[in-house]
Amino acid sequence: MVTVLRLTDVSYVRNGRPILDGIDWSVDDAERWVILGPNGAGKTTLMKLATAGEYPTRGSVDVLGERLGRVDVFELRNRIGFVSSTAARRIPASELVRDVVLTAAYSVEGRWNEEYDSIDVRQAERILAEWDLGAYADRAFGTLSDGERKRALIARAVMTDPELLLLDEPSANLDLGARERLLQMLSGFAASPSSPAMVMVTHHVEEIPPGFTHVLLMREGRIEAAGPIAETLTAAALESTFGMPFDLSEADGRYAAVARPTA
Ligand SMILES: Nc1ncnc2c1ncn2[C@@H]1O[C@H](COP(=O)(O)OP(=O)(O)OP(=O)(O)O)[C@@H](O)[C@H]1O
Repeated sequence: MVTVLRLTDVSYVRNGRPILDGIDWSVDDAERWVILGPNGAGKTTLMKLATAGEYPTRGSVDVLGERLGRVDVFELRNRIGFVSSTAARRIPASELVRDVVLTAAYSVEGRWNEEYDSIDVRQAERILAEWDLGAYADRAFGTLSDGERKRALIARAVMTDPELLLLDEPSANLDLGARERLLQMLSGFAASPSSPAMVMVTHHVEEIPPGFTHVLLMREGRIEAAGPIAETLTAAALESTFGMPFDLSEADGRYAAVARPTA
């Protein structure tokens, strides 16, 4: 096992306010993590540190064996796949879906007049098929539905064979069918031993793809619980994280939580 991400006593302070506080967390290459927590808990901020997009105020962050603050983050970021709504906004609406994926190999958004290697073109075709986007390859990115767009962004993120794949709320705003389809694909991807370590932020236990192995529960910038999902994701842990009692159920690796009725 190789540790791909390690945060040691990390705090992140803005305007005198600790947004992350005393975070100790590590991710190994075979692990697939889900991060859950209420709005404002610090999930996205944690992702920004993991993508080498921000530096901690205190403590240390090691990403893919490199300590933030001592490494060229531009090179490091090329080894990380990141999918977020901000990443989606950087893609030109007129960009063809095949180019959304292909241009990742050259770390650019928007195709110009570059010549691409045939090996990259073949890799893009393979990934488009893998994420069920073959039929959309010649469509403009801006014409895709939210679900198709999410798949295109994930396809772009995996184009460079990242060693760490971070997904910030990939199933937000998707209809039931699109969400389920995406979860099936993420689940299949997570199951492959050749896939990178994965970390996915979500707001709902229903959106945990089967096969994800670990969960990090956050509240007010701190870790409430972290560990293997089967042991860590309990009704009691959800109650302490979200501040209300839940009934939690699990069937075939899918979780569901509803507020426990008050007497
Ligand atoms: N640069 C900043 N300056 C001041 N406050 C910030 C900054 N960045 C984040 N925050 C605050 O830190 C808190 C955590 O933000 P963050 O986006 O990480 O939470 P989150 O768990 O991802 O929330 P959500 O689930 O709503 O997306 C929020 O209260 C936010 O307003």
